[in-house]
Amino acid sequence: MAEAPKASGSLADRISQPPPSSTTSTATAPSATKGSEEPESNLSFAQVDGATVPLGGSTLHEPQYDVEVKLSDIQKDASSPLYSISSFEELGINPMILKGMYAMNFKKPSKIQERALPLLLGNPPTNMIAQSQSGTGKTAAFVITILSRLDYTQPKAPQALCLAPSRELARQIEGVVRSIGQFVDGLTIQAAVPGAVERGAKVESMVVVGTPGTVLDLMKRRQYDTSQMKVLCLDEADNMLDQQGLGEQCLRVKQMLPSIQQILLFSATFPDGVMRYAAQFSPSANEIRLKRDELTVGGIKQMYMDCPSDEGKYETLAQLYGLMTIGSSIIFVKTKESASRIAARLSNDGHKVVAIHGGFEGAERDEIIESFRQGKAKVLITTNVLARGIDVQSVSMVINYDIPMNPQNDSQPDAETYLHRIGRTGRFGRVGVSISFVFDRKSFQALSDIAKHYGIDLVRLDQNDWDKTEEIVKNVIKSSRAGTNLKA
Ligand SMILES: Nc1ncnc2c1ncn2[C@@H]1O[C@H](COP(=O)(O)OP(=O)(O)OP(=O)(O)O)[C@@H](O)[C@H]1O
Repeated sequence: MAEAPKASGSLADRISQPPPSSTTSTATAPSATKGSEEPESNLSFAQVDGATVPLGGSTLHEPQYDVEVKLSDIQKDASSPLYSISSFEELGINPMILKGMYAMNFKKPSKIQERALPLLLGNPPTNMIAQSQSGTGKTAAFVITILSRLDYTQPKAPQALCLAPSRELARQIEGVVRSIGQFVDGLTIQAAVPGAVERGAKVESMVVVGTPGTVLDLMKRRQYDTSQMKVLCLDEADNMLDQQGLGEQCLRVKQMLPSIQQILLFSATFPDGVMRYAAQFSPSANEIRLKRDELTVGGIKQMYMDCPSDEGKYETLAQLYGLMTIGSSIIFVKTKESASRIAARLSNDGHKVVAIHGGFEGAERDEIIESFRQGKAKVLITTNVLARGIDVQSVSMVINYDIPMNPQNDSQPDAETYLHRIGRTGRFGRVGVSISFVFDRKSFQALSDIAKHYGIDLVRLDQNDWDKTEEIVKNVIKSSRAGTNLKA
């Protein structure tokens, strides 16, 4: 076992303790890992207010084994970010947009939707900076706003632009606009991601969803008429405004929108440093913020494994493969090279995995993410490129093979990225597991700092007792499918 860091009372200290023999296996672990019966079918369930409810959500791009929902039950818990007292009708949403939402099986608004929509839909339009936990329905909040602001007598005038940090997320948001807007007559939508718009072709759709670099290029080449643009939305706004390249591009896009009426910034995280810039980017905005201790999602059971060495992480990962394929899983690594290398090695060892990272061509990336969404590929290895926003409801496990570190300073943990990565599971009331690998002083300390930052206790899984480890993880994953209440 690697040497543990010395910080007292930290996760790092606990790592050096022998594993407790109880099922939850941590000094201060949440009582999250009760056993349960093997599920009879492959449906997902959760226990809410004493009732077993099947999980699922929109039918958008989802694999067939993640099905039907009774979301009204999931949304009855007043302490949950999914809870609301109002209905979509009360929020004054256009009936054709409502019809699209009902077709997606959205029965009641989540808390962020309930709080943000009256502010977002009010007149005159007001800017918004909105924060809500991962998987709580921020996308629908800004998509409903965009669809409500369009002048449908101008089908060839771009009027709303939504920017996202990755092509996969931009395409996903485009899909949500199409789904929610499916009954709205005359709506035109297109994506502006690398390769989607031919050179010289005009961008004429009312709603454009894209990545900042591509959108800026289209504007500079005068392929994109921005004269009637009313709404600009930045999803994952803290990331978009913080990263030097993206932030610069977003600013230049904004400067090319002369008639903009409403600027919307959405994310699960808004660190204070970025918040100041966000407030300049979206002036006089209404703000919905979360406190730091509200940021984590209760349905995600956060665990860690103490691996014997860097190389030992691979062996641990290979051991976990069987558990990864109970639902779908995403493995996050630091670099493109290690994503490809680990994927190749797992494949050679007889496991079925796919990888996505920035080194792949756009069309190839589209194909891979689609096969993952459909459940054809169940284990995806990727970098931070997919850490944010990606919504695949069948993801029951996230593995931090490498602890996320600040790209500007590799000795500092990246707490925001940690939160976004683990937020790829536990979507809209579902239950999921995250397992972070640590192996040396630096990785121990980084994870310990992240845990401290959010005030969370991580469940330790014992490397030397695979039977126990498997039992713990299986119980969490399977109980989410069989109906055990996993609320901490
Ligand atoms: N009111 C609702 N009722 C039922 N399902 C909903 C509702 N709103 C959103 N959803 C579903 O919840 C899931 C998560 O929503 P979404 O992707 O918008 O989360 P998010 O808050 O943007 O998360 P992230 O911070 O990870 O980007 C999606 O599958 C979406 O279809």
